[in-house]
Amino acid sequence: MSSAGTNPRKAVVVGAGPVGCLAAMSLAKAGWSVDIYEGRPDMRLPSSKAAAQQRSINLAISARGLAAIQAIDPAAADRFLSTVIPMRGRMIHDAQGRLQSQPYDRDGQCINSIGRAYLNEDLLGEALSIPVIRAFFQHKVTAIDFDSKTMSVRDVQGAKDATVPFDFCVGADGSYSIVRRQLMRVVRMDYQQEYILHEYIELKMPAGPPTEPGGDPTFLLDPNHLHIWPRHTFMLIALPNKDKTFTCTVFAPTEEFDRLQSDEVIVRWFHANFPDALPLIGEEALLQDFHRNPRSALMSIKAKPYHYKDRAVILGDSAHSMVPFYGQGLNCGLEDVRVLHILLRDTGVDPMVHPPDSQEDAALASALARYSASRHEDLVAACELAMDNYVEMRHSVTTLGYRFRKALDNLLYSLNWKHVTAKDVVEPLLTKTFLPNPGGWLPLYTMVTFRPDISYSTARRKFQRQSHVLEIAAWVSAGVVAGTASITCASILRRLYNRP
Ligand SMILES: Cc1cc2nc3c(=O)[nH]c(=O)nc-3n(C[C@H](O)[C@H](O)[C@H](O)COP(=O)(O)OP(=O)(O)OC[C@H]3O[C@@H](n4cnc5c(N)ncnc54)[C@H](O)[C@@H]3O)c2cc1C
Ligand SMILES: NC(=O)C1=CN([C@@H]2O[C@H](COP(=O)(O)OP(=O)(O)OC[C@H]3O[C@@H](n4cnc5c(N)ncnc54)[C@H](OP(=O)(O)O)[C@@H]3O)[C@@H](O)[C@H]2O)C=CC1
Ligand SMILES: Nc1ccccc1C(=O)C[C@H](N)C(=O)O
Repeated sequence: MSSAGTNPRKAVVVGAGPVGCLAAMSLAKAGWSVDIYEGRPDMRLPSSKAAAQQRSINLAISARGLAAIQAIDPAAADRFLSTVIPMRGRMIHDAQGRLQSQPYDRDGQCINSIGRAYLNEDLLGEALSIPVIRAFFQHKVTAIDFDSKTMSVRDVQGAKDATVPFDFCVGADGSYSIVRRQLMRVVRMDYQQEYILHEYIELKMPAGPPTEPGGDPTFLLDPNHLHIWPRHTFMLIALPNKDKTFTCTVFAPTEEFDRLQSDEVIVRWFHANFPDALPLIGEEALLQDFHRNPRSALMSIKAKPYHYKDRAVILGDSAHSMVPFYGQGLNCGLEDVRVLHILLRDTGVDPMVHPPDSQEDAALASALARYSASRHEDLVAACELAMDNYVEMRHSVTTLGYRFRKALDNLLYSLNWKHVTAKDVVEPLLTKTFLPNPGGWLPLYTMVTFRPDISYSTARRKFQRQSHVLEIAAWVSAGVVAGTASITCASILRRLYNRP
């Protein structure tokens, strides 16, 4: 017999990244007592900040991530929105340094540059302001026994090991997840990990001088764009920061980086490929960053299922690490939390009810099974969209065909009488995972980035159908043009030779 206790059951969240923090808030809101275990030191301490500053300074948050935060903590979503830098389109820098702005959305919707550390610290602070949430920093989870519902935790500072009991374990421990690896021992998990042949290095573009003496520093590029230097097989991008700097990232094949062996070659390569960016970054700073910052790998991870019985689930990068090219990795991870939150609630999981040790919590098991079954298609679609967007960013944006398709997409989109923005769809997402198939023509970018009511897989399927329609239209138009041309030629020939 299950018993209704006076204390809630205990959930452990492994990882205090943004996904772990939001998951902890969601569980606390649902009535669980929550302990977060984080291998690294508390990121809010000044001593932790220097290490964090070396990589991934900012990221793009868009409607899916914001809708997820809104569903769990509306005040935090409002706070983030007031601090972000909106980017309303891509700014393409060609090899001659000429600029071309390509808006993301016909109605002016934006993606938003936000400081990664700020976002994470704010979510952590918010989580820890909830009395039922506790965090253990520098506590690395090393093993988990899901059948006895215990995990081994190493206190990194004291080098002490402890065994921690739990009722429900949420893995939000990133791409190299220990929770995922431990789950593989008890679950027949399909798992695929793929390193792509490209790597990345981050560089800093400093703020510009004030326009008047004693004034504030200025941005060296337009801050309301995501800047791209597409060079077909590689690219440079830049996202703005609040301190008027830009974080630039070079993405290139390993062999391209391997050729950059000396300072002279690095500067020459930069000068040849990104002539307008080089003076803004500065040669000295470029070389310093090139030598000091890590050259990091890029990978994609797909897994299925994401849960085990009534006691464990993986969320965020631990379940679906994706290449960063759509700017959706974190948005998708935060969306995982929203989807799970709704399924737990819909299935009637009650953290105050303690099933006996020998029995499973049927509602929780069912919610987790529904999560794995319904989420997989979307996570695979998100990973694949991310791969495809690399080709779009580094190559397609420079082609006439792409611009023609974009113009046609927007023309057909303008015939869509239903003008829905991310803001309009947030309310239903507090209680529903996604809404049914949307009608009318919608560009892929709009669906993925600005329509959190449309799942990734629905967006991808709709895009494929729309592409098919355009292909047929192109063939029909080509046929009509060819037909008209041949009739015209025939009539000219007839007239030339004076035949009836
Ligand atoms: C270059 C780059 C740019 C990106 N840009 C964007 C973007 O613009 N927009 C976007 O949406 N996404 C972006 N992403 C993806 C985004 O960074 C990730 O999806 C996101 O950080 C995942 O969050 P998470 O909370 O799942 O994992 P993480 O942020 O990795 O957090 C995991 C946490 O778990 C802790 N941990 C790990 N193992 C253990 C253990 N054994 N015990 C205890 N704690 C542990 C780690 O210390 C860490 O704090 C980008 C990624 C890269 C690489
Ligand atoms: N999809 C992709 O291509 C990429 C995704 N990312 C993701 O972006 C997020 C933030 O990046 P960032 O902070 O730079 O992440 P990091 O790669 O620095 O570290 C994230 C976590 O993974 C652990 N880790 C790192 N490398 C390994 C490894 N080779 N084997 C085992 N564990 C490892 C780290 O452990 P420790 O603290 O002990 O160092 C840390 O716990 C993370 O979610 C990361 O997963 C990052 C790079 C590429
Ligand atoms: N944040 C990123 C990080 C790395 C690479 C791309 C992004 C993007 O956000 C790309 C944007 N969605 C675009 O399609 O232009």
